[in-house]
Amino acid sequence: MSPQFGDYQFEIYLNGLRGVTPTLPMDWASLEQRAQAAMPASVWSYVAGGAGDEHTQRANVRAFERYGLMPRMLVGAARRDLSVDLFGLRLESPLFMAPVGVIGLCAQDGHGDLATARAAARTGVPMVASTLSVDPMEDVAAEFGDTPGFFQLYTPTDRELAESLVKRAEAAGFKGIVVTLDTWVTGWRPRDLSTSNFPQLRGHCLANYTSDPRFRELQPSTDPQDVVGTWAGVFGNPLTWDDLPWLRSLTELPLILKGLCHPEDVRRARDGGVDGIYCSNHGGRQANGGLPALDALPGVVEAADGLPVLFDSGVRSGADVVKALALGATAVGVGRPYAYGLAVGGEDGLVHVLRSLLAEADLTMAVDGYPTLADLTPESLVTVPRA
Ligand SMILES: Cc1cc2nc3c(=O)[nH]c(=O)nc-3n(C[C@H](O)[C@H](O)[C@H](O)COP(=O)(O)O)c2cc1C
Ligand SMILES: CC(C)CC(=O)C(=O)O
Repeated sequence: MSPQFGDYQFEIYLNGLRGVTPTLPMDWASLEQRAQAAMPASVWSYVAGGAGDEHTQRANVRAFERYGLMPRMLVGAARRDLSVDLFGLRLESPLFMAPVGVIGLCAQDGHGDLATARAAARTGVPMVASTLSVDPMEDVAAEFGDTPGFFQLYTPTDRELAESLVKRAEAAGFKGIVVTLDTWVTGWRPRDLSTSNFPQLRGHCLANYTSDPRFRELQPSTDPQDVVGTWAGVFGNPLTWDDLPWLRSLTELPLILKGLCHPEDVRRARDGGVDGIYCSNHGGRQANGGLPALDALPGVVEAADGLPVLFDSGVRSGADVVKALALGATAVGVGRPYAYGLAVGGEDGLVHVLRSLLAEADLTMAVDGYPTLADLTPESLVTVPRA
């Protein structure tokens, strides 16, 4: 039986009785506002922004409003169990931290990758560590404690470099490899273009490359001036289905493909021997075609045919987590929410955001009468007209 995450509510009220009121934000709007104030303008616009007119980014969030959880009474939901089995790992909850390159820069000391890993250790919420980090993956993994971590691969064009990164992730103790497919080139991001700071930011997050022997052999420039051009040549590989057998051959660890939304792609991935499907539209940062990731989820779950489905994009509350689970996600990720928590309150701020999401998810399941994840099904949801 997993911990009762909702108890965080009592902790906060008990503190209140002792005269200690929360200094960290309790709702999304305040979190966003305070993150903006806490972050350097360049980092804020990079993290908060998305592709095009950000329609997809907004649609991701609003998609959750179209679903309501049907309350059930007298089911005895006094204790809830949010634990989940993922790739043979027993997790206390289905929440995870999606890979965020530049998470390092969201912390005041510039070492946000390490703070995030420590928050994972404290909460049991796994981190998917991005290829793009300020600190090398070995240092990040060393902070995970007993919480499993996953490594996200931006597949470089050089196969030996890709192999080296994956072998290092295995040696460092990561429990799975998440290959991101939707960002071999960056989308059209007006906020980044307006501030044109993207190359500089990215230039700070190359530790996994610069610490790699194969990368040093290749000797590409890491000068921020060159990083945009270098990305195309070295970092971003426009993979095709023909590359899937090679990707599969890279590791015995669970292999998860990130960015799948079309059921046909899911079926091909499944046939290609992957272990998990990661349904995501990159939080609306890449394509701006307008499809909320949540609307792709039911088709992905059906096509996955029993393979675990990870989901992210637009999750802003514990109730959103519950809705994604009801639509069939095995595990649910957040990106910007934890980046903002880190910016506002460092490691403690990040832990607060995770605990708040978990508490709200747990209490939603309590109040609405769904004591276990198995009780949450598409039938638990009704579609509601837009507010
Ligand atoms: C600042 C930022 C950097 C990101 N970097 C990566 C990355 O390095 N690799 C990756 O696969 N996804 C990356 N993503 C996408 C996230 O993994 C995730 O798909 C997205 O943030 C989920 O949407 P949300 O922010 O609405 O929760 C990034 C997202 C943000 C906000
Ligand atoms: C494009 C990468 C540099 C990082 C990323 O995935 C993102 O900014 O969304």
